Amino acid sequence: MSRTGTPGRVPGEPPGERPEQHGGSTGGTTARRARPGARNRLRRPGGRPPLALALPAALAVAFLLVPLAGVLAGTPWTGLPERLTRPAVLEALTLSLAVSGWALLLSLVLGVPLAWLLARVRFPGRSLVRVLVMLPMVLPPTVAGVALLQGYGRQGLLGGRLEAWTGLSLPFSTAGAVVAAAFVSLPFLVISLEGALSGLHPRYEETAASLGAPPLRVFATVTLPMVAPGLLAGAALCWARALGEFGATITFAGNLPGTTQTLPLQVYLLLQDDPEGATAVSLLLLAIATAVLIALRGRWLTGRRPAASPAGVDHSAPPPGADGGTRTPADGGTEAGTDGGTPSAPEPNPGPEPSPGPAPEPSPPAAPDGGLPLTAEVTGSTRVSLGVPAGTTVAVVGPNGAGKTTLLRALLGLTPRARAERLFLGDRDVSALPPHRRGVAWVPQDGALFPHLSALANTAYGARAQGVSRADARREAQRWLDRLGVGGLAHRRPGELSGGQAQRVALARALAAHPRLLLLDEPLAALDQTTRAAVRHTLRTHLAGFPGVCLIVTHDPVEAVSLAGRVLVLEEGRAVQYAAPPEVSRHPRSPWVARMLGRNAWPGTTAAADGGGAAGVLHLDGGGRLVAADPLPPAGSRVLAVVGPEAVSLHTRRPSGSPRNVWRGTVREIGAQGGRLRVLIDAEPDVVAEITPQAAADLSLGEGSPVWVGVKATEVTFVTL
Ligand SMILES: Nc1ncnc2c1ncn2[C@@H]1O[C@H](COP(=O)(O)OP(=O)(O)OP(=O)(O)O)[C@@H](O)[C@H]1O
Repeated sequence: MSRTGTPGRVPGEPPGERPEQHGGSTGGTTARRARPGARNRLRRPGGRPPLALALPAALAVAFLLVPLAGVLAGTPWTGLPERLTRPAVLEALTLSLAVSGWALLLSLVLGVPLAWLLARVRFPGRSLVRVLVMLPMVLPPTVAGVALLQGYGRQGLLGGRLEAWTGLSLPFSTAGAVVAAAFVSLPFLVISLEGALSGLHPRYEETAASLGAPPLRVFATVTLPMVAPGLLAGAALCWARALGEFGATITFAGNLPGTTQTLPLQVYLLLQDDPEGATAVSLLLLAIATAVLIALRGRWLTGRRPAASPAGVDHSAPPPGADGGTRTPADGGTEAGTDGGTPSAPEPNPGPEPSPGPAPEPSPPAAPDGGLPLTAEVTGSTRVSLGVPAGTTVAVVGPNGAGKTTLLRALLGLTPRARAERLFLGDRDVSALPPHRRGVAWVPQDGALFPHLSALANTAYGARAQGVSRADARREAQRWLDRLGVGGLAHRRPGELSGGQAQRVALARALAAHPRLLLLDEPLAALDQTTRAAVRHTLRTHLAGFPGVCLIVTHDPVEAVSLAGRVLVLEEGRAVQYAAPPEVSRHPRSPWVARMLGRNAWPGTTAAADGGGAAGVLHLDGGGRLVAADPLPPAGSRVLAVVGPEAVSLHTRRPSGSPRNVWRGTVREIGAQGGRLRVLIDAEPDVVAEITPQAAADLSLGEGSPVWVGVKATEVTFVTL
């Protein structure tokens, strides 16, 4: 994940919105000089819009306003309270509220699952179902009434049977009025909620499942709360539409006082004998509808604004060395049969590893053998066989699209594109289990903390989902938050946490769920350099006590080397290397991983040794040749030549000394790397050199400078491809 910005732009300022600044302009340039903020003002809603748009817009407002103003003007204000409290009006109002309330309830019971289905499940005929849902919105209400009669009337498709089974006759009954109101108002709820659900990224629900929550619990505790604004808006619109329903009701349920005569129907009746009374009741309906819309606009439609995050720096990071012992990369590399570069076949359980640090408190439950090794056979678009000893952290690296996330999702059981045919966590085969029963916890890239829950409730989520009492779950969650240095933030919502703090809470939440396998997808990607170092330290410390296997997807070589005991390199959905970090660093098996680690890597084909005493010559794919001191495979073999950037020497003139490999190039770019400079050189082959700033100054190097490149034959190492 990369974050880019436009140089020189004010944070938060949209591109192109910056006022022009002409330094030192005189005379004729003055007229063109933009006043600061002038363009912003022009674009503000208060700016003067073109007349051709403003005029029809104003007419539209007037068009809508005149009838409403007419109601206000025609209302008999003096006798209004008396008119609105007449028994017939009160009866109709009570009936309207009851009918619209029941219609809302019916719409919620039927509409919420339907909206979820439309938003989350791809099934044949989904578009047709969507059309069906919307149809009552565009159907003339009397036609809707006729359709209801044909469906649920006494002579209708279902009505007769319904009456025979339940004794309930819908036409000309209050229940019929409810059905008519629900028929026309249901679409408002479904459409609004489906929109909200579609906007909710599934990773929240997937994360909840990975913490052990079954689907219904995920729906109730994550999905519904997170779409609450959309649900409330849809419910309010649905209710308001049901309250104002007229045509379908009168056609299907008739106009029976006290039974089906709701307020809109009474307005219709009053209009014939008492127009002023009709206007007064209309005003009542108008006031109710307006109140609903104002409530929608003010509270529900705008949603709650998340609290501003403090600066991205995590001030709660403990100083390095503040916690107990850490697991060094080498600690994880004790499994048998996995050295040598290629991904291993699944290994038998090699047994527990010695714990390098103090035992964590609280500690996840250990398997009977004390550890939880991983054995996995993943097939599909990503194909990997893994045998990883308990307590090992594996860095999963590879170029974009290599299949890293797909591998994680396959282990979670969340993607149809790849699946874990065999997945043993400890001695337990979980490959046939649904995601919430696998014991595989997942921390997605952004942590996916549930925004409606505090840090404490987030952390307690897994234990609650697994049946632990609220008090116990919260107590343990607080301990985990304390351990990760964010205990003081337990009451805060995710929107009130910095990136680093949120990452720690996400990690605490995953660990508190007592997973048997932990999957971290680029856990540090969103953090700045300072926070990243602190969180990396915390992560290493707490992974040290984890008895299971942890897979960390990363694009950062420092992360891979410092956090992991093993590195799994994926390319095009296949594992190309699985080894300890020093081995991957010394003998990278692909140009990509070599370059990720900052080394020069050139694929090529071996040729017969030249006559100069060197052991081998390599013709490089991109042009050029390389001489190596070490013996090479037979001529015609495919190999990858690897040279560290520190082993490349740069010269202004052709070197006459020892290097056997010398070629010319041009400096493309010079960048700082710690206290040294990395120089990228366009040549055949392209090369990266690492030199001191003093050497660069001595050579007068700058971008575009011609240089000679030298590499000693003894510095060239080979990996057979
Ligand atoms: N939902 C999907 N449907 C079809 N193809 C997909 C889907 N998701 C990912 N892919 C494809 O699967 C391949 C692997 O994707 P994946 O997300 O696992 O890569 P990755 O290694 O995690 O990449 P990155 O480093 O960019 O996150 C890519 O070619 C991608 O285009």
